[in-house]
Amino acid sequence: MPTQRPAPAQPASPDAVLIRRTMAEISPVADKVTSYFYALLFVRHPDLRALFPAAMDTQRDRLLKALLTAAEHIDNTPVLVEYLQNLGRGHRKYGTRAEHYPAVGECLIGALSKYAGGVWDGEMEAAWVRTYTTISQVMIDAAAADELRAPAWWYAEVVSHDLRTSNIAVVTVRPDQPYPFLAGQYTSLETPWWPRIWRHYSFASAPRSDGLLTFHVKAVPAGWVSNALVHRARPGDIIRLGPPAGSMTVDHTTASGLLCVGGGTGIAPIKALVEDVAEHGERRPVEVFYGARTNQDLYDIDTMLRLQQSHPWLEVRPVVDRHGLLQLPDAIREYGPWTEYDAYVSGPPGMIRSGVDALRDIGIPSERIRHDSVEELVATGD
Ligand SMILES: NC(=O)C1=CN([C@@H]2O[C@H](COP(=O)(O)OP(=O)(O)OC[C@H]3O[C@@H](n4cnc5c(N)ncnc54)[C@H](O)[C@@H]3O)[C@@H](O)[C@H]2O)C=CC1
Repeated sequence: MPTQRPAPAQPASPDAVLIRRTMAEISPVADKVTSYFYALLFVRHPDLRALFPAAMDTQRDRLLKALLTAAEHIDNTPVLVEYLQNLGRGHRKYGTRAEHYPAVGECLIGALSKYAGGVWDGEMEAAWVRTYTTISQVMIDAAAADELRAPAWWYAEVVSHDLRTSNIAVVTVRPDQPYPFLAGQYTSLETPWWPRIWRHYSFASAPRSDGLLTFHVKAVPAGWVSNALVHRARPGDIIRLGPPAGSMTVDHTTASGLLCVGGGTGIAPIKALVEDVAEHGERRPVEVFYGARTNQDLYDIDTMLRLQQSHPWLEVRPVVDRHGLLQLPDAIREYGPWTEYDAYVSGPPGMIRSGVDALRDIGIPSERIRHDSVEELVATGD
C-alpha cells in the first residue's frame, strides 16, 4: 500500500482510455465478470484451484479487483509500480509462479470480452494484452528478486494471547526465522483454521531484540480470521506470515514533528512509530490522537500513557466519540498549528478519508500525509 503521491499531470495514454472504456462498460455487471473469470480459470486450469481458499466467497473478487485497479491506474507509474511490486512479492506465499500469469491474463481477457461486448474490438483487446503484460512482468520480476533474499512465508508460534476486551486481543508470535521489517509496516497472516485466507495486520511494536512480533486483532462480524485469532488462538498455535509491506514509516532524515492519528486498532502501527522515534533518540515532537467509540474501546490507552510518561516529547490525547458522533477529525483541528508536522493516519477507511480531509483543510500538504489503504491511495493519486 503506497503512501499518497500527487497525481501526474499528463493526459491519459491511448491504452488507458481504452481500459477505462472497458471498465465503464463492465462496472454494472462486475459480479458476473468476476464469477465468469473464476469459472474460466478453474475449468481451463484446474491445477490453479489449489492456490485459492476452499470457500471463495470472502476473497472471490480480490484478484480481479487488484487487476482492475492496476489496469485503471496504468498511467500513474510510480504509485502503480510500487503497488505491483508489493503484490508480486506477496503472491509468493500463495505458491504463484511465473507460468501462472498468462493463464490468468487469458481468462481475464476472456471475461472482459464477453461482458464488454458492446465496445470490445481488436484495438481494445490489444490494449488489454499490453497492459496485462506490463502488470504481470512487474509482479514476476519483483517476486524473482525477492526469492533471492527472503522466504515466501514465515511460520510463527503464538507465544502470548491477551484478551483486552470481549473482542480485541493482543497476540504475540515468534517467527521461525528472522523477520526484518520497519515500524509502521504491516504483514499478511494466515491461521491454521482457515487455510489460504490471509488478512492484513500492522506490527504493533518497532522491531525488538528478541525478534517477537505483536498484533492487535479485533474480531469483526463474519471475520473468519479475526474471530479465530481472538477467540480460538492459544500459545503454541502456529500461524503463517507473508512479507512485510507498507510505507507508513518514519522519515529519519528530517526532524519534523509527527502528528499521529489512530482510530480503534489502527493505534497498533502508531505505537510502533512512537517506539521507533524513541529508539532513534531524536526527541522530535510526537502528538498522538487516539480515537475510539467508547472509553472501553481505548484498549491500549495504558500502554500509550506509559510511553507518554517516559518520553517528554510525546503527547497522547484520547478522543472518545460523543453520543455516537465521530470526534477524531474535529479534535485534530482544535489543536495545532501543524504546519511543521508530518501526519500519519491509521484506522477504518472512513476515518482515514475524513482524517486526511481534515489534515488537508488545516494546511498539511498531501505529500506529508501518510496512510495505508491500497484502493483509496491509488484512487487519490488519480
Ligand atoms: N489491527 C491493525 O493492525 C490495524 C487495523 N486497522 C484498521 O483499523 C480499523 C479499526 O476498526 P475499529 O477498531 O472497529 O474502529 P472503530 O470503528 O471503532 O473506529 C475507531 C475510531 O475511528 C473513528 N471513525 C470511524 N469511522 C469514522 C469516520 N467515517 N469518520 C471519522 N471518524 C471515524 C471513530 O470515531 C473512532 O474514534 C479497521 O478498519 C482495521 O482494518 C488499521 C491499521 C492497523
